[in-house]
Amino acid sequence: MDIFKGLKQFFWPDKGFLIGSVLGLAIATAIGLVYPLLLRALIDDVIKPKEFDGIMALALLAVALIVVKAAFQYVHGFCGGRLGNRLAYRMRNASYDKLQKLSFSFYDQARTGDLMSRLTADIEGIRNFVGFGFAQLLNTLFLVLFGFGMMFYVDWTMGLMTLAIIPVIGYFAIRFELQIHPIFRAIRIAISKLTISVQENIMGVRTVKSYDSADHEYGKFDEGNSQYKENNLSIAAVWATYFPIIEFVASFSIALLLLVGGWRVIHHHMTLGDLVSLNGMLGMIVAPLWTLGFQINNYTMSKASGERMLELLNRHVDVQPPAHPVQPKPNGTGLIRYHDVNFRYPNHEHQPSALTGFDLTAGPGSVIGLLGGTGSGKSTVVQLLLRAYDVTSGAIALDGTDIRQLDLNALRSRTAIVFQESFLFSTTIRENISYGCAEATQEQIEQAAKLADAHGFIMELPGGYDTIVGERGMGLSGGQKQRIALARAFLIRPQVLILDDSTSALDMETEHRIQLALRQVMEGRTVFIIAHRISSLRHADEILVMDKGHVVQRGRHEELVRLPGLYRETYRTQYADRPDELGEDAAGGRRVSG
Ligand SMILES: Nc1ncnc2c1ncn2[C@@H]1O[C@H](COP(=O)(O)OP(=O)(O)OP(=O)(O)O)[C@@H](O)[C@H]1O
Repeated sequence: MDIFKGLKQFFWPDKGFLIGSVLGLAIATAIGLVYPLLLRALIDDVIKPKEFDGIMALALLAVALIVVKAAFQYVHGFCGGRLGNRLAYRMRNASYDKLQKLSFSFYDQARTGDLMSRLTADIEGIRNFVGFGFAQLLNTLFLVLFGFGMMFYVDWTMGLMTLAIIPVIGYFAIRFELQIHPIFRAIRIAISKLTISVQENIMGVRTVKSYDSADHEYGKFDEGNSQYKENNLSIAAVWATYFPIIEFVASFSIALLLLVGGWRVIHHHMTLGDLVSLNGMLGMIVAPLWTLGFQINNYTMSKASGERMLELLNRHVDVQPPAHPVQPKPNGTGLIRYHDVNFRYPNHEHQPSALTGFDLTAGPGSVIGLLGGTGSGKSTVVQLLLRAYDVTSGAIALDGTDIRQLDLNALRSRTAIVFQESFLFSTTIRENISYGCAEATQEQIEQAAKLADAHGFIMELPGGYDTIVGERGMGLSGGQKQRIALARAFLIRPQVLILDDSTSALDMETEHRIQLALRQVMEGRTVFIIAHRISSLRHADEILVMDKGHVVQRGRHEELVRLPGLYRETYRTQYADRPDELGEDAAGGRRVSG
């Protein structure tokens, strides 16, 4: 029940529909139970005394009851439908909202397929139960309560006798629920595994095919599929055991009723009408008891789904927005200061620090270059600036205010980041460029594309700016995708632009043209360039050379290239086939232009 308490916020705002649905069904059920009484009246008061005038009145009463019952059934259906759908709508929105708020550390571990199955299959399970399953379970309860009430009213001895079946059926129903719940949970997990496997196979189809790993992938899928099948077989086995037991108990009670009831009619302890009506009532009670197993299934399934949804919805958000957010200073210059920043990734405490004692002051208009081997901590520096993660110790300040105190959206809206692996949405190139700036005009979009050296190739595409690019920009080269992502960032003209290895797929000439444009777009603003190639950041105002989370060298290209150290080694490696600008430079060697 705790699970449904946790989900209350999603269905309680529609408590009117909940009450309507439950009441509608309860009244319709109660009316249904009046039919056997009509039958009793027909036999005992009309047929036996041969007073046939009463037939018409009884028939009219039956019609009236049918109409009223149908009206209440409509109320139940209408309210239940509204309730379930509105609940599902709220839950989808809340989960999606949560997904936006969850920090990067969640996504470091999350699996797309699993999240997809929570947002679809699990919500659907809850919708079905809260909308209809719950009312039907209550309906069974009402039928048992009202039904036995009426049976006692007709003949209490018979009522008492048939009541004995309830604990027996209840016992088996509870045992059934205990056995089936863990299997349903396992089924949900198996579905999620299957979805993950399909999704990863589709996303990574190129890798799968190029490594000829189709058989391996098939094996993985088959494993999940077998698990799913086994779980379903277990469910079938549990059903197969309990269904006949419940049916036997229910049928046995009818046989008992006929035996004892028949004897009582013969000995004039009750009328024939009583027996017929009792038989009708028992049939009405037993029918839903037969489906009790199915209803309990429904309940346990939605409970398992609710558990998984609450797990997502209650997930702790590592990076919390400040309780009293401060807006960035409107007259701030955009000065960024890292002060003795240390950082270790959450849930990776066993790993060495990703960043140690990092200091940096980046004034507006400056271009900061971050160079270093893979895993040296370059991306971590900029991720911390966006508050993708919070620093472990030390502080980062924007215009003198600690970024942990700043309004998170305002902080992030001042920043744009372009990654090496550019993500393009499955829509037109125009919408991809104007993502984050929906009100941009065609002229502005084209201007941004020109600055990113993308306009030329876009115009050569059959649909121009209206060309739809696939989910991951299929059909475009890596360099073309990077240029669209750059145009997207240029269009926003952020206060801080971060290029995280985002020109790696471009040839040096194109990269140089974009760098010139960058100076123009980002005049008076701050740019971080993360790169492995010296050509990408040789013009930076300050270059930080990183190694294992430490800054091992810093300065301008001209200074660093003359000092012994990692920068010079990298330079030598990258420009091995060309005369360099090291010591030989002064001795008349040629300068290398980037
Ligand atoms: N999400 C993460 N969770 C745990 N550890 C991480 C995560 N991202 C990076 N790391 C670790 O932190 C260290 C620094 O990584 P970072 O991505 O900052 O390096 P980088 O210099 O940008 O590397 P590259 O040039 O390969 O992109 C590495 O040891 C890396 O394994």
